[in-house]
Amino acid sequence: MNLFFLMLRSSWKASLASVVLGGASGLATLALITLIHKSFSNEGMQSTVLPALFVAACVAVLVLQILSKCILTRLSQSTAARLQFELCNRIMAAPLPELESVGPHRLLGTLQGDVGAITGALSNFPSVCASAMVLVSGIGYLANLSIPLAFCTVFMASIAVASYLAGVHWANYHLRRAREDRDEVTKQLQAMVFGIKELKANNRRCIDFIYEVLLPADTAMRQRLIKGTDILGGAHTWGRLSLFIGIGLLIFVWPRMWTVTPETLMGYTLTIIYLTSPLDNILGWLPALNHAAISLNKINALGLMIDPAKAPVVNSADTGFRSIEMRDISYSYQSPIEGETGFHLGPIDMQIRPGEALFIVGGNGCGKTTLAKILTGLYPAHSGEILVDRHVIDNASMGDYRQLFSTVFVEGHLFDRLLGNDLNPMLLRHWAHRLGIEDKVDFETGQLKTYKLSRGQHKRLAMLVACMDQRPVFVFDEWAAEQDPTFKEIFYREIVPELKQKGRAVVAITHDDRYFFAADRVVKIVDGKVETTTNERMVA
Ligand SMILES: Nc1ncnc2c1ncn2[C@@H]1O[C@H](COP(=O)(O)OP(=O)(O)OP(=O)(O)O)[C@@H](O)[C@H]1O
Repeated sequence: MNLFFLMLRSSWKASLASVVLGGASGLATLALITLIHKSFSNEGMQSTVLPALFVAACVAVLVLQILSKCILTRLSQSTAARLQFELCNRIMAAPLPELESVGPHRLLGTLQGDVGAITGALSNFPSVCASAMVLVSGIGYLANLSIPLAFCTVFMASIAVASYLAGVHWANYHLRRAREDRDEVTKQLQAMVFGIKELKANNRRCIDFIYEVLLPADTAMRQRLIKGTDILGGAHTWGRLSLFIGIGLLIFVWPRMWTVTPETLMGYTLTIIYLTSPLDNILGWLPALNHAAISLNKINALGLMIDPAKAPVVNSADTGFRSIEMRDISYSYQSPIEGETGFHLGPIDMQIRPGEALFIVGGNGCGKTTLAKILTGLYPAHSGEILVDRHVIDNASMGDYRQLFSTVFVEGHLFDRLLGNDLNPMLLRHWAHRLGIEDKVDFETGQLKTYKLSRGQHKRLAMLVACMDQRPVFVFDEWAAEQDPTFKEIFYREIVPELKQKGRAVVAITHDDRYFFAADRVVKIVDGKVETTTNERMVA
């Protein structure tokens, strides 16, 4: 993906219009320079047409440049918006294990920093385009005055630009590494925000974190940034200075070696001085373009390339099922430590039917949550198959399959409004009352008061959202763990039976052995394998 291709794809018509208008404004600027130059001659001084033409050229430059900039500003902003939107879509459609391995700090760094860098470069693109047009038409005018002089100027400018670009290339090395370091800084800043309680509670830990973790990461990044920016600054200054060296050579050396009329020399000097400003603008923009290119590479390097056909679509797969069967399911994590084998789950065989409650139990780290993620289609099983009503779920049907589930995971996120279903105030009132959180819900708008919630209230709101989804299968990951005894009772004795009675299946990961009576079956996992499956109804 290339920055300019990105813009063209956003709207080739707007791109073309802005280039045409920019070109026209460049020609009008050229006319201005020509008129100024002519006004120095005897004829020019007496002419009455020249001032009128000058005013017309000024108006033309004004109108054309404003139009061109307006179009390009809209174009650059819509390109940036499109990039952000596409990136969000890619993130939402990427497989969960891939996103988890990228990590939230890198995703946030990309969404905030990289998209910002690209937007910054694109928003200056309009003025750079206009500068480029002025530059091209200026060179045309120089050629019109004297071809050898124009050739010599372009040659000197090329040497200046080439040496500038060599500096940019050198700076790039450090800037790219600084961008890598920024991921680490973002990760540590995130750790600080989420771990603020733990840091506040222990001064020594707080100091260690700042001086041994955060500062070294930040300093490493800044040192690279400073180096890269210094090199860029030096290259930029050299680029500007070389122009003046060129003007000096022109004024002092050229007339001594070749014949040139003072009028041509004056026109030349005037034009070159005029062209320093657009050239400076372009040279000054190149570092931003450079940052943007590094950011674009970073976005591509995330590797979240997915088939757009797999992007989330609205579907109606939540109509029900007769059985969900997991056959010989297994899943392996890669160990973060090289050479070590990661956790392995499976082979697992399990069946779920409507109207039944299945409890999954087992010690910490035995694989319960992993199993729930495979069951709900968030993790693709590495082997085995999932069947719904005896039909195998493949990649194409996985998106629909996921719509069968309402889930509440341990670290689940709450959006501040109900999304994904039509507002049903009666149902909303029913569940808010059932869960004792009427004061946390706006029944008219579906807004949820998600701020300043206790952990237990957070879970109850999450349960409310799941219940509003009204999917055929409910999956609760240790939902009751943070509830008070009264609500534990309500959950196991009232909510689970109510859901069952409505024909929903309930899969609950739990450690509450006092309430196993609420389950139809209890599956015990030990070290990634099913140890026992008890039919609780039969036991009772
Ligand atoms: N993304 C991951 N990469 C590597 N290993 C992982 C990853 N996620 C979990 N694990 C490992 O897989 C094992 C099972 O984790 P899982 O979260 O499924 O356990 P659990 O039974 O739900 O535990 P708990 O009761 O503590 O919530 C653990 O040993 C864990 O360290």
